[in-house]
Amino acid sequence: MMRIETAPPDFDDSADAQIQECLNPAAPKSFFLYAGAGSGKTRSLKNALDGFRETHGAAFRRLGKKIAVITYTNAAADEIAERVGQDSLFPISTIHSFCWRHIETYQADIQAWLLETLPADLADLHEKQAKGRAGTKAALDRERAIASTTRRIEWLSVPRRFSYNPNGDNFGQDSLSHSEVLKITAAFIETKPSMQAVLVNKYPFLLIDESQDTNKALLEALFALAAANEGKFGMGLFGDTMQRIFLDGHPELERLVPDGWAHPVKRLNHRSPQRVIALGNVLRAPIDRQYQVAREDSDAGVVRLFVASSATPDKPGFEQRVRDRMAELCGDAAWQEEAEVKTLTLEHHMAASRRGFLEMFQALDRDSRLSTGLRTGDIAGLRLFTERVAPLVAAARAKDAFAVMAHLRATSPLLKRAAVVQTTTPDDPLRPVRAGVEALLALNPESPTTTFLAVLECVAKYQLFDIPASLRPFVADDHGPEATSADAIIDEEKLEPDDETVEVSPASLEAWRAFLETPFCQTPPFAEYVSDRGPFGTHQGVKGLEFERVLVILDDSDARGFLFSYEKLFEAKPLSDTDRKHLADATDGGINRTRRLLYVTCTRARKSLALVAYTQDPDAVVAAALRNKWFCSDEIERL
Ligand SMILES: Nc1ncnc2c1ncn2[C@@H]1O[C@H](COP(=O)(O)OP(=O)(O)OP(=O)(O)O)[C@@H](O)[C@H]1O
Repeated sequence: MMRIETAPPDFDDSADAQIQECLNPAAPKSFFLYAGAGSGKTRSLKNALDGFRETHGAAFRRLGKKIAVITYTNAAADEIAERVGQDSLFPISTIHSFCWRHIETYQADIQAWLLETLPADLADLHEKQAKGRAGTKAALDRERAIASTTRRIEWLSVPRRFSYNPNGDNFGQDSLSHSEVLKITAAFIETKPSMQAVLVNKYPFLLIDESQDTNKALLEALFALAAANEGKFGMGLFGDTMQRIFLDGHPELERLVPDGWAHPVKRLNHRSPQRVIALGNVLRAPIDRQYQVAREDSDAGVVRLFVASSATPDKPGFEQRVRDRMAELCGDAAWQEEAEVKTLTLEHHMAASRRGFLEMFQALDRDSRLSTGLRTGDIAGLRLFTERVAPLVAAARAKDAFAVMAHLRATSPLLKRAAVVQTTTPDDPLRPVRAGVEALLALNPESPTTTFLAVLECVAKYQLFDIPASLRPFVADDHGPEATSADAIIDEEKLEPDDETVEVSPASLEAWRAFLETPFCQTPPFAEYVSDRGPFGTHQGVKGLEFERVLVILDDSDARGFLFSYEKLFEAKPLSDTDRKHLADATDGGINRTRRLLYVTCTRARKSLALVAYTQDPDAVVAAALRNKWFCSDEIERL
């Protein structure tokens, strides 16, 4: 068993004291708390706010000043609010809603920004169109994107007002996309003294949780703001670059943090038993050599690696045997209960393959810019099917007329336009609705031969739902007023990483085109997966969480993704030249991404941890696990 240092529970208490010193209104100082899994970063954030309220709260309230607390997801914001308690002194928001709140009053400047940016996007599309082969589907898609962007620029020729919903779909020509809101905010923070003054005066402190996933352009703008306002404004970053999951985050966050910032250190892991902490340490060693220590009152813990052939015929059966074996090894009968064990599939393709939505998933996963939205289900183009069409089909199939109408009333422009419809069909105002629903059912949406495209065309033809911008290039212009109006292309999926991306990228058009040719019947299992209602967890879903027993499944044969590869991490498959280059340059490649995912999932375990590696070369996996000192020989089993 690998040895690990232990320390008393108060080992890191000085970090909280250091943060408290930084949060001094008389001399604000920026800090970066960069610490590993389970070290109590969220707890330190709570302690910092509690301590501040006690010492400076009353004075701050009198002056109308606040500490802004920003995080990545609504779930994380809710989690912090629950831990800290609601307090107007500490407004807690997601990064997107924070940004929108601060730019929404700059309507004319937003328009000017778009008018500067869109022509460059358009030029990029034209260039790609000129280089690409004529007559292909991609060329057709680009042509439509060019038309939409041109229309959007024309639409901007008179003063306009813009809207944005941080939590939902941003349909319509006046709405901004998620990525636009972040980019505009970064640009305004950099260039607008009024925006800088508002931020600094209102929030002398800005705390960012999960800062490893914060959009890099925005972080850079905030770093510049902090540098220009030293002594008046302090930023506090909480995070762990080893747990960076969204490709939007800054890959070199630590290097970017200015030297003058405080660097409180937390090395004690309060969550996991010693063996799990030791595994986390060896996994992250090649990245940053941060070694955690265990609490002196912690358990030794149990970790096992089960190695099996990727050709294993009954994988669920194999995993049940693994759980039974873990129950025996840990003396913990709860391992035998599926519900008592958190199974983390890590790689979504694996879940996709097991749950029956692989084709649609793989199609969209071609474009890395869609990957985050795809994994959270948070792309307007997908939500059209998961949240609008699929529930309608389910209610109509169940002959639940009430549910059909309630759903359409809440979501369909057909019913919003009921008054108009009434004048054209006074005898039966609901006739168009019925016709649309009947047409949808007539497509036989449960059949594996019914494509998303067929469903989309039906939705557009009967105007059942608004068509999101990303899908508009695929429906003919005569499909209803939404499509014929001078709508802007505003892609939701540009929540995704690449800042240089034009709003309508050819790659995303190709991905959507491929997606539309896959079966619509894959929607329900996909929707269940992304909503985390299924038995499998996703790595994004579990970040920040902890579970007693964790079962991590590594399986590239199901995964088939190019973003991650366990076979390569476990040296069962040779590295490509690109992999080698990334490793040599210490840049972000598939191997390190895989390593980070493995780190995030393994470090969720509070008691015991099992990994199941399905591989083409079991001997190589075992040899690599031993050589890298991830496991010792009595921790590896081949059932
Ligand atoms: N000082 C402490 N004393 C006792 N328990 C603690 C302490 N700090 C943290 N914990 C516990 O350790 C666990 C991990 O804490 P927390 O979630 O704050 O860590 P984190 O650094 O945000 O984790 P991660 O980065 O892995 O999401 C929680 O169960 C928390 O209650």
